[in-house]
Amino acid sequence: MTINVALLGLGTVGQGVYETVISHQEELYKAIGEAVRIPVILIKDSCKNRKINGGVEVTTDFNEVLKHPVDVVIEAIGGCEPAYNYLRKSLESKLPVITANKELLAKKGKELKKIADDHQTQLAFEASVAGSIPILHMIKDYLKVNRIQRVEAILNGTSNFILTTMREKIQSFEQSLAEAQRLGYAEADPSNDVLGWDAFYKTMIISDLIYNEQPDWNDVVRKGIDQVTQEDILAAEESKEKVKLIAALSRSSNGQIEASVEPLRIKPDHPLYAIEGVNNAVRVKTDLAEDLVLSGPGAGALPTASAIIEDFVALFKNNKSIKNNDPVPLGGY
Ligand SMILES: NC(=O)C1=CN([C@@H]2O[C@H](COP(=O)(O)OP(=O)(O)OC[C@H]3O[C@@H](n4cnc5c(N)ncnc54)[C@H](OP(=O)(O)O)[C@@H]3O)[C@@H](O)[C@H]2O)C=CC1
Ligand SMILES: N[C@@H](CC=O)C(=O)O
Repeated sequence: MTINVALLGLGTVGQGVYETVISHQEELYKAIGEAVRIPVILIKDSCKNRKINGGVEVTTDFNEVLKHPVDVVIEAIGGCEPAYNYLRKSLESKLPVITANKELLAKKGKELKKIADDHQTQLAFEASVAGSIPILHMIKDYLKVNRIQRVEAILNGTSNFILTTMREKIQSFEQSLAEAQRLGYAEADPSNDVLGWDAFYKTMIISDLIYNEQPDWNDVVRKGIDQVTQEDILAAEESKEKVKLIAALSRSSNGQIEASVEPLRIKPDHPLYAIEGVNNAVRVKTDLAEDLVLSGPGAGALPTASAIIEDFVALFKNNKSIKNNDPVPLGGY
């Protein structure tokens, strides 16, 4: 048997997913007992050269996508529209959806989840927060009894990369941003990264997961790294501190959810001090486990594909009907 995937978007993340599905056929087969194929890919610009094999329909028309007998939709387009419309139609067709789209989830996550529930299908979105780090699974599937008291995190790989290279290479903000864009870390509109919106959206997704609601967006401090100067970074370094874009989330004693995203100076004994480059880290303080810290690459093609493909396996692993040492059938690709 084969599971057919419709892939929406073939940019940094989409290409990472496409390549992972080819390079990890054996692991996928062992995990879910099926071969995995991508018969159709949605893109925007039909003139671009694509690094894909034959036998895949590449289309600019979403209606063509759903004409294929697909089993799951993976979305890596970004932004609210047309992504929302495509995901709504997919879920209404009872297709499970896996997405990396934090802006859409922060703005319309509850609505999409309800559509998924109403149509007895699933919406998976581990890749939308902190790239490769399985933080949403840890909160949702593991910390069921612990009371989460506070989350503190570095959630934007581009900003952390820029702050690190400005400090280590004494490189300008503009040069560092250009490098982050070249490496595929930055959003299509990088102002989302440097103005703090990307970390803000991720914080709202975590809030939905922990508290089942978000704070009033007008009450959230949101500052990016655009105003951080080389002088600020060097002054912090002279005091053995580092400037980091820190997202924080907690509930106050009066029940209000409090959230912020802002550049802060942190000391060497802070668990996020050592997090450099494109890496993200999430510190979760709970009443029982106390202080948990997860870290790893927060952006980039393969780290993001990792989160998407693990979501994929979580969706389909119950289909598994073979033994682990069965050979992978030829012809999946
Ligand atoms: N880059 C990263 O490290 C990470 C990104 N994400 C999220 O993943 C998503 C994709 O990001 P990324 O891969 O970097 O983005 P890119 O800009 O690299 O790729 C976007 C892809 O979507 C396609 N696309 C854009 N608009 C449309 C449209 N209207 N119709 C059809 N296709 C469209 C583009 O087509 P074409 O190729 O024709 O231009 C392109 O293939 C975003 O939600 C982003 O926030 C999440 C985690 C990490
Ligand atoms: N632009 C984002 C990509 C991953 O979410 C980032 O830099 O963190």
